[in-house]
Amino acid sequence: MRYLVTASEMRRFDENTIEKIGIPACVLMERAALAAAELTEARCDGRGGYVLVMCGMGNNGGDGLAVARLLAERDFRVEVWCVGNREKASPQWKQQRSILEKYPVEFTDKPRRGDYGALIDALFGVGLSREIKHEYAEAVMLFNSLEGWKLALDVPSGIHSDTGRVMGCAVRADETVTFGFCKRGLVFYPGCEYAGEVSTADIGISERSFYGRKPEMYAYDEEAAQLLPKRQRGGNKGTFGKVLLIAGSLNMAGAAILAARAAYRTGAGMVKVITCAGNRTILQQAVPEALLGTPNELDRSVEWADVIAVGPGLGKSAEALSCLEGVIYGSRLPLLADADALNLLAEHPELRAALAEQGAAGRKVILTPHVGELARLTGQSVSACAEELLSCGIALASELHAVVTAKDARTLICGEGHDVCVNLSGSNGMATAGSGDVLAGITAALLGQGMDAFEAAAVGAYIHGRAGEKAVGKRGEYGCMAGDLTAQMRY
Ligand SMILES: NC(=O)C1=CN([C@@H]2O[C@H](COP(=O)(O)OP(=O)(O)OC[C@H]3O[C@@H](n4cnc5c(N)ncnc54)[C@H](OP(=O)(O)O)[C@@H]3O)[C@@H](O)[C@H]2O)[C@@H](O)CC1
Ligand SMILES: [K+]
Repeated sequence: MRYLVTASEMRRFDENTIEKIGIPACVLMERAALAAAELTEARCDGRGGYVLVMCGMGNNGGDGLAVARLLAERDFRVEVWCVGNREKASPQWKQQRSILEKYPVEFTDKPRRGDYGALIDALFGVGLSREIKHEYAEAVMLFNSLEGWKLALDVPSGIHSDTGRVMGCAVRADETVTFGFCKRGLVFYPGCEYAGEVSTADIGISERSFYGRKPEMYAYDEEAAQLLPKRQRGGNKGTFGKVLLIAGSLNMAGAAILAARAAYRTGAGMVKVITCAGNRTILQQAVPEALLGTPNELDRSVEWADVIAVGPGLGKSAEALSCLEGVIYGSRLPLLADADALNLLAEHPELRAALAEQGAAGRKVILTPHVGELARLTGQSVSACAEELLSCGIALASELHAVVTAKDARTLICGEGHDVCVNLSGSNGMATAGSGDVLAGITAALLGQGMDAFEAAAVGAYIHGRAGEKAVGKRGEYGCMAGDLTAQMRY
């Protein structure tokens, strides 16, 4: 698990480390600089090449000055380019600047070389507070135009460290070494594209600095797969979760097929698909393992199930609405609502209110909207939802007392009283029709095996992304289809 922090959280952890624990600020800066210097040396072919260090006037610039000194010690030919008004320099910057006087580095007003082995960006870090303009914007453009391997310290200058937005313009780095904890802006788009490869350096700011207030966002790495429910040795198909899937209107059988396959591939013991009669033959052929039923068997099927997933390819017909009413009013089973079930919820406030009441009373509910569905549910524009995915996801989760998997280039899992989990697995080759149906099937299967709703949503998103990465590895970004995802699932 990896924490993802905001600038203000990072400042709090910095301060706690310095003031409460007692590690001097200059020690932290020295460790940050050492990590960056070692990375630079490892990337440059031997010592002795030219290195440019672009420094601002804050502590990010201070880091840069310290890196310049350490690289000069390692026989690099270092040019230091300070941008900004010296009168505004931070105390640590001034200290580093005065130490640097004693080292053989060259100060420049404008870099001119065409053969830098490395270019280090230390203009702004987490202290960037507004759009970059004038001399700073010119510096960023010039820096970007120079040839050579580029390393950003902490955050590429110009990237908002909380959101990943470009504040006017930003440095395009090959690598970013971030200090202490990974900043949120390094995983969100477009920040992650500007950051290049990100590594997190331990500079002495640890979990000890939380003092009871840990970061509010995290991401799973490989360990998510370890959180899958243990398979009991003496279990049978009835003990591994009976998933009732209400999906697939006429001509939309594919959504039901993908979700059913994904549920089976995630360990569900049995999957029953309630779908329109016209889909029967194709479903039987495509997923012979699935049980089939029609909407008029809903009540009996609900009694049989451990979990209900409703929505993929469902449409918004009167029959679809009646199915949704049936699983809301007629059951308290864990429920996953996706696709058209979400669109119907957006249009029927009475259903939404009932679901909210059930969520407050403890029903496990997961909603899996993409930004378009989220816009319908929150009454905001699609672009506003995309910009504010985090606050929209949290607001919906609180309103419905549910877990919300807010799907976009970076999917967020939001739940009442939970920290936000960001899914970092996946590939843009997965942005293809049916991918969401696969996620619904995976998540429902995990819910059906007794997982907590938030963990089911978080682990489900991770597994889905991993399957996508493997499918893209095999088929390529263009060639990957949703059906390839279920084929690649192996747990
Ligand atoms: N605490 C520690 O000991 C440690 C800190 N560490 C390092 O410190 C970094 C944070 O340092 P920081 O807080 O000084 O902020 P930083 O990113 O240098 O920027 C502030 C400067 O930028 C300026 N400025 C802002 N926006 C601007 C704009 N658009 N256009 C123009 N100017 C703008 C702002 O000026 P002002 O707003 O006052 O006019 C101020 O001068 C952090 O990322 C990490 O690298 C590590 O060494 C670990 C230990
Ligand atoms: K930087």
